Amino acid sequence: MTTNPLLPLRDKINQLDQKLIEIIAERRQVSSEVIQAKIAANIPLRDLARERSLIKALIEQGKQYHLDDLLIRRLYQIIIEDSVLLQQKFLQEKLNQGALSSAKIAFLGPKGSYSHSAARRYAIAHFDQLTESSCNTFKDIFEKVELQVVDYGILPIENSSSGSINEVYDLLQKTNLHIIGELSLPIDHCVLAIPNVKLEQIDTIYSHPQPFQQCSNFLENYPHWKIVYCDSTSSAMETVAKLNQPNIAAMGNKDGGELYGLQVLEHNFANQKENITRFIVLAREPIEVSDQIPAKTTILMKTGQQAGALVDALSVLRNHNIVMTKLESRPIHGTPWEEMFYIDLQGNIHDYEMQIALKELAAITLYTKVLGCYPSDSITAIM
Ligand SMILES: O=C(O)C(=O)C[C@]1(C(=O)O)C=C[C@@H](O)C=C1
Repeated sequence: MTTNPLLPLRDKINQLDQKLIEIIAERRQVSSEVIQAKIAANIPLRDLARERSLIKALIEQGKQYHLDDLLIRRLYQIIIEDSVLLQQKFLQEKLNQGALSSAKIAFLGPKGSYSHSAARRYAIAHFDQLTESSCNTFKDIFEKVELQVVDYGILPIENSSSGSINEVYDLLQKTNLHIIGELSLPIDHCVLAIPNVKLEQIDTIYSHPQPFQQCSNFLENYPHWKIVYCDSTSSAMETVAKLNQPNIAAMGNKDGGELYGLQVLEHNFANQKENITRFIVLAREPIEVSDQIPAKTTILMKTGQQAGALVDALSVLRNHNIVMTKLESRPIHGTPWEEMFYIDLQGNIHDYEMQIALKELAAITLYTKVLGCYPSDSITAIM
């Protein structure tokens, strides 16, 4: 028997990787000490100048070892993003004493859907334990939170290729729930099949209409594939696993595929290279957001039908230097031709300018309601 010549080298790599993990954990520990110091001295969490100089120095240092600039940038973007999220968690926990350490979260299921991944990802960043509750419809998610069956609901609100999810916007019109968080999830559609199958064997593909729409260019390469529509990507994966046939595949996500014992045959083929879905998190009570972190405030507003009513409302925001990151309009049920506007604003609800702007908006609109103030998810800035 010849010994594998790779083994001693792999041992070496294992040891180095172990050290790397220890160092990453140690860095996180120091980051949590930094936030304690920042809380004590009331210093903003984010320091972009420090991040830039840190990365610049590391790139310089990397040159000595012939390390590529891009590698260092990408690596430190991930490390600093994690550090910022960790510090944010500390701040928010301190401010919202009594926040849950374990949470029940409702999402559009069955398990393995993108919403399920989003719920898991949100829980990892905010709670020690997660109880999962899968729902058949968006309405069920709202109801489960309202009826105290679960603590939180997570819902997709917009996708970078297919746009706003109108049903969720319409449900927000009628609820007393509050938006307490947001989360953007890169969507990487995969072709998944039972083990030991090759792409050439596939002649039928199951999925939700959305992925088919988002991956139409890729599908043009397989005109002979029969397309079967399902309620969700996870129900498609569940069905394909049950059918257990080598010619049938599902389009879904990698994590979901693992859950149903499916393997990835192809991935990263959506029409838009960056395919991202933004989710919102709903709860019965609003949260306090620290003024040391970037926040977003979402409002719901109904203007009169007079000419320039929306322009007047938006002027209020401009006059107070408040940046609008999204404006969406939806019809109001029961009152034809009237519109409800949803506006995402950069800033904390407690900011002085925000408070004044909200008062002015309330005075000139027919209806203004704050849907929530929550930590902004966009934390990658350094490059
Ligand atoms: O140096 C700080 O102020 C930190 O909080 C640490 C750290 C980092 O992880 O390096 C994190 C966030 C800041 O934006 C800058 C740097």
